[in-house]
Amino acid sequence: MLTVNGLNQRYGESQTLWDLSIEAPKGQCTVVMGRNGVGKTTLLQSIMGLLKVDTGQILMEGSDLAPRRAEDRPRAGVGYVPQGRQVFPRLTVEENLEIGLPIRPKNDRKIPDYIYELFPVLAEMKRRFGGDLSGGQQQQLAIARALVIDPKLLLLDEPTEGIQPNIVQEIGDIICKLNQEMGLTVILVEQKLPFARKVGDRFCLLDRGRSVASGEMDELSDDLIRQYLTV
Ligand SMILES: Nc1ncnc2c1ncn2[C@@H]1O[C@H](COP(=O)(O)OP(=O)(O)OP(=O)(O)O)[C@@H](O)[C@H]1O
Repeated sequence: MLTVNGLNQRYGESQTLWDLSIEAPKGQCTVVMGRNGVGKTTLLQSIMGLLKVDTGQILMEGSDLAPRRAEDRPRAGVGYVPQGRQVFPRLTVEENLEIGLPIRPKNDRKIPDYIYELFPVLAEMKRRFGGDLSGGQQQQLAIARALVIDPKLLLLDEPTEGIQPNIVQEIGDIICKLNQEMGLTVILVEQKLPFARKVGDRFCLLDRGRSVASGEMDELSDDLIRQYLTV
């Protein structure tokens, strides 16, 4: 579904991604892992066109997104749940969800029913301001908002960060459902190993802006964990 080839990115003089390649096979959940500051968020923002890349390809079903504008990503079927959620605090839950409607076909510009079925709490809180929701509810809203465009590929940046354990479990179940039952391809940035193991089919480990190991989740060995994840 998505193949990133030889990506190089820098902030001014400081190079962050080095010849980085990753593969997200269709219908699978690929978990991007690595210690703080290795470039996970930079990678997702580069895929989304929010950061300029120097060289490299971002192939979505064979078509290169790298030279295209950020606005083209949703139309290409890429949904994004940014780190820190970025819910609009002074818009209601419903208004937050409506932001994606212009991407939907002209004759179907409504929030799909299944979204409120997946997140019943958002149906209950439709008219509340985004800023009044708890962290876990805001995270659910951020995921729901990304789903409004009917993405083929969903990128999630640390959706469990700062969220209480029962909601973490709920979010894990929803990601599994979207991926395994509904066939959505997922790229998940995640630091929590048990969560990564629960939802992921594959892993990709980053270290100082480079991809250092990847494979099936059950190939993520204790050695790799010690070398690239344990702090
Ligand atoms: N806007 C920026 N300007 C300059 N350097 C930046 C900027 N954003 C990130 N960096 C640097 O780029 C490197 C990668 O950061 P990035 O946020 O992508 O890492 P990360 O793996 O997502 O970390 P974390 O797990 O803490 O979110 C870090 O050294 C960081 O300091």
